[in-house]
Amino acid sequence: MAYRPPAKYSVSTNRQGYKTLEELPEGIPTWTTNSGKSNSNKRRRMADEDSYFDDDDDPPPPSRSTYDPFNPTEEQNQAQAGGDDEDEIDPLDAFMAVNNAKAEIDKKNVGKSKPKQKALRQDIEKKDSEEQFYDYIKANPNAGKAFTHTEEEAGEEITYDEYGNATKVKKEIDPLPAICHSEIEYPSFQKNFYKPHEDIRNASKNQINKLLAELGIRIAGYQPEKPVSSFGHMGFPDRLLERIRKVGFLDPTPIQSTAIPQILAGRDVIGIAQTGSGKTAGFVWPIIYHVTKQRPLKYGDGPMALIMAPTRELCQQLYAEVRKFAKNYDSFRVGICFGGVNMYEQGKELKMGVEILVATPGRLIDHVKKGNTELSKCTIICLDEADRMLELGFEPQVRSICNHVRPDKQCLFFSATFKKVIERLATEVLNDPVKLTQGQIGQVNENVTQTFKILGQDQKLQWLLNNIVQLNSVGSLLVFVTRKADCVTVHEELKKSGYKTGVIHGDMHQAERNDVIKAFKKQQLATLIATDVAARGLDISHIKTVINYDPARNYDTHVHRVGRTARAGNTGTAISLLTPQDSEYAGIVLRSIETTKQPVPDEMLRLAMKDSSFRMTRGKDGKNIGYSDNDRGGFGSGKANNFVAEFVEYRSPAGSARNPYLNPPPPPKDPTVAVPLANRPTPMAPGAGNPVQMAATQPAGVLQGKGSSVMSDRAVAMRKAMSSRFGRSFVAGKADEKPKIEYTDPNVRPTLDQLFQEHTTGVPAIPSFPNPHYQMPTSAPTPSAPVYNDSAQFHGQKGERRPSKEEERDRDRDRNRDRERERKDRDRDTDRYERRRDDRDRDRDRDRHRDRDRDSHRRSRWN
Ligand SMILES: Nc1ncnc2c1ncn2[C@@H]1O[C@H](COP(=O)(O)OP(=O)(O)OP(=O)(O)O)[C@@H](O)[C@H]1O
Repeated sequence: MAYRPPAKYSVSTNRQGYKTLEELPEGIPTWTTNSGKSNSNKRRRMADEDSYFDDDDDPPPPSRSTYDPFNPTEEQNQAQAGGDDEDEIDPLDAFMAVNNAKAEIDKKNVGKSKPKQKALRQDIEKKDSEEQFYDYIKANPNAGKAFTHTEEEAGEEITYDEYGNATKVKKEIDPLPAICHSEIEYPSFQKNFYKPHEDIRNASKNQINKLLAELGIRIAGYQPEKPVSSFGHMGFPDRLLERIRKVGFLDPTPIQSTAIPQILAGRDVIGIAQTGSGKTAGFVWPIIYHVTKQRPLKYGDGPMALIMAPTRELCQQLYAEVRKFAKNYDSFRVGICFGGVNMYEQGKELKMGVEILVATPGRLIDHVKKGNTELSKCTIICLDEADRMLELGFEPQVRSICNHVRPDKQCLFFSATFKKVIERLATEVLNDPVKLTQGQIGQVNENVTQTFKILGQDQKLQWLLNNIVQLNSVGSLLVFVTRKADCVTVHEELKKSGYKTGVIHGDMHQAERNDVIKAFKKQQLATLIATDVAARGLDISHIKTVINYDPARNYDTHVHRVGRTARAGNTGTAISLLTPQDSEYAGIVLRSIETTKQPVPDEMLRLAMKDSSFRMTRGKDGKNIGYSDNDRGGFGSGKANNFVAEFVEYRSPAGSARNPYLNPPPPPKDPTVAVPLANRPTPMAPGAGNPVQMAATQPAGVLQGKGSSVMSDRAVAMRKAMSSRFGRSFVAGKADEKPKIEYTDPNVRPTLDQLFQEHTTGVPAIPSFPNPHYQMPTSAPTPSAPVYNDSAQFHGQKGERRPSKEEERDRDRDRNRDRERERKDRDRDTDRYERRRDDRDRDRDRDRHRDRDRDSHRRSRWN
């Protein structure tokens, strides 16, 4: 008997508007199905992953008039309600059809010689970007390494614990030094390009709330933009729309409908939506648009847009995604940098200048420090899977990168889960963010049907062997195993039994990891055994089943793991194999099931109730749904069942949440020249644009700290000033106590009065703060007035010619030769040095022995 969660959870329609799996194939252990019917975001079927990137041969999808959300046509209504199912293909039929087709091709090719492999990088246009990148890395695993970097520099940035999970930064990467932005004159840039479509502008609040309810999204923030319901409302340029159409997307997904207007309007955004809901495109498209609207880069400039991701695989996927959609912009260069591969090639690309850079934080910092790139031109930053970056211990690095970029940049945070840890970073980095939440925070994708099986640890392998054929017949299978060693064992056992499996874990070389993912994407491997390195971001549409061979160790990892299936409106199944001892993990699985409104089997509840911490959060029978605040949430998520799709417009107190940099008081030209008293804004006097003054005008108590007694106006103003200046908490003590202040830089401790003065006058209190020793990388041009170039292709100095490919090659060859010579000299020096050191050590040992012998000889004589 299965119980159903309370009525507020039992909504049958799928809020995402995607189709869901009607029935699981027979034989797969299951206790429930989830069958949402609508299908507004149906994606055109692709023959395989390659056709996804293959643009020019694709026939354009049927043209479609702009969708008016409030007056839909009959046809659009039908499409919204699910459309016809004629083109639905049974997964097994599809699988068999592909196999038959492959067999036919193989038959025809018997006896024919294989086509010759083309030289790498000559067929750049013929391959999809990701494939080409993998090939390149594979063919050049050591390219440039001998010339520039030691093993250590090219090494891992993330370590993996005994279970094979990435845990923390191994190589200590010092964050970037702070920059004193007030000393830099940044050219202005445009970040608001949004002109709401007439339909949307004229929509009433009720209509908007209705649309939001359909989308299942909550928008909260200060004067947020209204959601839209079609690509036509977004005002994208034709080139971008054409790409979107070619890729086969017909309608925006809910997170895209809500996030894109905010981003185009220049707002900072926190976007939290389920796995596979199209978050990536939701920020990639506006970033591309943003970049097209900026001044062209000059030779040697750093990127205009920066996308950061926690793992290398995700980084590569994002890179492929950006390239896919930027294809119509010939002058665009997209760069990528992540650890585990040599820096030289990456540095070379960066020096050539890239408009959009996709990077992991550690490697980016290395490149900035080495002067391969700089961030003064960056005007938009996006953190994908931001919470994971912090979990991996990248917080200081991420913060330093964000602080390194001009203060009025646009900042975007996206993830499917949003832990409280990210809250602090978000308050420091984001200006007046608009927060978009699809469903509950940390909600599992509704199109995933979750099942479970209780087995002994030693029975799991046999279970997998018994079921693998059936699971493979539905589609690709991804098996998560926690320990690296077990991962390899399971892989070998399956291979021994004749199954085509691949394995991926943190100990593998990056090129091997890429090969495996590539083969799995191409369906050359039907099963992939992985540790949690593959838990996030991996977007492979044909994964039909995810097996938690070992349960995930925390809620978020479970959500991301099961989110590898049911991508973009497809359906999928997740099976968790639990042992009778896994009561703690049963609680995690159970809670994730409850977020999707699927009924929970009693057997699972009984197992979860064996865990005392789970029992404490539930009623006597365990059916009282509630979440402890430690579990999830953050950023006012509140209890999980409080979710309401609505448009919440904050009327923030006179913009006090705004970043002072956005509207700073004009600093005097020369800080040594005193500002005439008359021109100085009177401290504590009401005034516009100054956060200290605005905060000071608030009635006492409005900004009171938690549990504090009534704070004086001055204390309130100071607290506000401190938090906006340092992004740290400022806790006012009792009247006779000194206020407790936390500083970002432990070496600099300005007095309170200095700080207050700084915020009222705009003159830095301590001119030497931040770090006076920091200088922009030498290769970076100092920010100056922009120089426009007539050529759309080349963003160089006016009159300067971009070197031709041959010239670049020659230059590289010369440079490499020089480096090689330098390296040899260095090696020779090192050898000489080491020989000398060995000689010295030998002499020292000899002397020591001689002394010891002499001593013992003397002693023996005495005795
Ligand atoms: N408007 C759309 N219509 C149809 N498919 C879409 C649309 N937007 C994105 N997709 C597809 O949906 C799939 C999942 O998208 P994406 O990888 O961006 O998900 P995500 O929300 O970032 O997931 P995760 O949190 O797991 O990283 C991709 O294959 C993408 O091509």
